[in-house]
Amino acid sequence: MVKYILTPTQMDAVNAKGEHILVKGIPGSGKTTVLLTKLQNIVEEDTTANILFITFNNTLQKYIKESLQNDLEEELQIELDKLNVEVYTYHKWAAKMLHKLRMYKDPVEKDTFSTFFKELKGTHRFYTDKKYQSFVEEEIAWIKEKGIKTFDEYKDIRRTGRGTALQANDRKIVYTILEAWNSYLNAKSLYMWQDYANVVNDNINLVNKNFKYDYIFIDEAQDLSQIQLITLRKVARKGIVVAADLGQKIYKTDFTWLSVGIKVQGGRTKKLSGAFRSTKEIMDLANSLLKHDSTLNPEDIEQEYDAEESGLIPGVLNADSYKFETELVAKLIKDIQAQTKADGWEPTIGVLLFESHRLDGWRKSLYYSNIQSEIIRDQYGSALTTGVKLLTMHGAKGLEFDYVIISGLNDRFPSLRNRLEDEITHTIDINRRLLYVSMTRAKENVYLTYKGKPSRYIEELDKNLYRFEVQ
Ligand SMILES: Nc1ncnc2c1ncn2[C@@H]1O[C@H](COP(=O)(O)OP(=O)(O)OP(=O)(O)O)[C@@H](O)[C@H]1O
Repeated sequence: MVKYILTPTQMDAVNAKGEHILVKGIPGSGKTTVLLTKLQNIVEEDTTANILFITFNNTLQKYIKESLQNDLEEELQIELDKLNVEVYTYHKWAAKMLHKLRMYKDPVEKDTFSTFFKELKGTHRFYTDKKYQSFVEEEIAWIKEKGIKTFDEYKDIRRTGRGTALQANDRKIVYTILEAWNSYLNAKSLYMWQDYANVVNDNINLVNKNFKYDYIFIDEAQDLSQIQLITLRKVARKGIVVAADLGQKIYKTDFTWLSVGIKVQGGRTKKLSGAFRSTKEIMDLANSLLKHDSTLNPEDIEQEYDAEESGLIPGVLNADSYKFETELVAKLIKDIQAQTKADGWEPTIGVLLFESHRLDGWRKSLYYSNIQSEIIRDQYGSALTTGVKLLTMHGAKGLEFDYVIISGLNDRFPSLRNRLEDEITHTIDINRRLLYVSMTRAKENVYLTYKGKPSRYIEELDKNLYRFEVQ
């Protein structure tokens, strides 16, 4: 499948036998490559094997499917459509299961919880103080993601990260609201997003009777929830192969391998060394940021990227206003395009923003500077073609671009508005990892831009590792 030779550690992971395999490694160490090669080896041996490959979001689903299609045709002259190989996001897969079992319900809209919450009456601060609404909603999502079914299970469960300050009575109130919310959903015949995995789990025997999966592959597993991983483990008949990196965890899900029943001890964990995407300069800068994380152990922030080649010096660019920032990015793109054209190639340039609703505005601004760009969102746009791509930082997960420009990194990122005291550190950590993931999407070089005052993360970067420019 690959146009290069896999390293001995990558080969060891590809050839690992056993029911449960965990592939660990820093960004660009080849986790996805190992998964795809392993999958190919299985179908090469048995073209009838039933395989499910779970990707994290719709963009990645498209990206993996296209990569797999190309590789299978090139290497094995087999069409993906002729195999029993499915590539899905967890949600699409669960929806498919529930449709087949006639248990499907539509998901809630963005504001359904808010409508429900406004009608609640009570004297506890969760009811009277509006700032607790999103806290309660996230706590309910957390309970469902853990697969918790009764108050007894919830009342004594140990918490890490957010929610640590919840007293016994607070938990009681959260659970009362959860029960009211479940009745509300039932009456409207809707599911909360987290319900899909729980319904699949409740009906796992039926699922297994109707669908037969020999192997399950999961990429970006660090961001799946406990209940999602449990269900996937239960449907894998022969083996489950999971790729994960805690340093890239950008969602609030919370599980341990033990809690999901995936056995990763001993030889079952394959830790990849090396990093093949980004230059040493990009990795050094990204690591100077990640080391501020309050939860990761030093061994999670691995430093083994010696194999990486040296390259350009990353840039941090500051402008006075939004208008100047977009002009600065336009100029940067033109410089990159002129340089690469002179060198005889055309790059992919990813322009990454935190907020999805800003993508269209940026596209227009770039257009006024004579730059054509394509928005990558859900199934739209391709990260596999050359040119300028606009997408969110979350949407860039798992993808790669020759050049990456991350914009909007001013002092309002991360936003701590409406965040409760015990959530602040967690919010800062999770957004730092998001920026780390975004930076490590770059192969040749990365640029960070902001207007006005810099984000706390810009201040955290090692100043010796980038070039600073003011417009
Ligand atoms: N042995 C190798 N030699 C050269 N290039 C490699 C090798 N292994 C992987 N690559 C390339 O490195 C890049 C990163 O690989 P891959 O996407 O598999 O890493 P990953 O660990 O899944 O990354 P991430 O976690 O950041 O998404 C890809 O472009 C891939 O083709």
